[in-house]
Amino acid sequence: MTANKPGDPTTLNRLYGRAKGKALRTGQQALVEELLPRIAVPTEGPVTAERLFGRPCSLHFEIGFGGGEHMAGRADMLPDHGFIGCEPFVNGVAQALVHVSGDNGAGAPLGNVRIHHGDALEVLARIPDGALSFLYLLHPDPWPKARHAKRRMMNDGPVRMFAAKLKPGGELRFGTDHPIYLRHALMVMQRHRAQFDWLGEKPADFLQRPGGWPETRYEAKARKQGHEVWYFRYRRR
Ligand SMILES: C[S@@+](CC[C@H](N)C(=O)[O-])C[C@H]1O[C@@H](n2cnc3c(N)ncnc32)[C@H](O)[C@@H]1O
Repeated sequence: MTANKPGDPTTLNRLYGRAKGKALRTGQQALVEELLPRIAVPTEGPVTAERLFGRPCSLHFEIGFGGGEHMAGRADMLPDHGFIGCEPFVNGVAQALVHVSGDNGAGAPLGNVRIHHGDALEVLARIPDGALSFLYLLHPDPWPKARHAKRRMMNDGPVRMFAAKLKPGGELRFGTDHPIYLRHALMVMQRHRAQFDWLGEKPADFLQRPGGWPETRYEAKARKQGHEVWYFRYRRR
């Protein structure tokens, strides 16, 4: 991996103000060295279910999985589906590998997860159009200052790519507890209403975590701090 290329984990971590993070524990270091190469998304070429899982299957894609709780929870719920998660922060990748390996004491290893240690948009660009069944953007970095708004993942460029990669009927799930991000995201999604329908049945549905949506670490942290958390499901038209 070449440092300082846009999109590589070193550059992303520096950009996001995360220096090196905490040193990895021995077990985590071993997982990064041994398990990650076996389940890493190929760094070049198309990213398809057949190439990653050896068979056609429903594909899920998670942007910035943090510690991987949601990704592992969903993969455990849907063992026949394939999960791709991307995260530039190595401590997060290491925590996710603990879940994937089954070393968290919760059960057997998950064979249906592939991980990219780096930029999600780089991998997303290599997924064929219309190939994704689900795309998750959960508690993205808020970039609350107006001058940093362009760095937010919820922006016209990425959302156009989300629309292209999701199949008709596929689902975009977005969660945040950040009021500035919420306002920004709703305005962006409003501009893309020709591609997405909000799946809320009642006006207040965005206040409750829908079923089949495991809690993420940031969500738990937000609730502990007394924040409201908002949940959105959008169906690709
Ligand atoms: C606020 S944390 C939320 C983590 C997790 N989704 C959760 O809810 O606990 C945002 C995460 O997005 C990751 N991230 C930021 N930019 C990214 C990118 N371009 N591709 C993939 N992940 C990214 C960060 O490293 C960070 O772990």
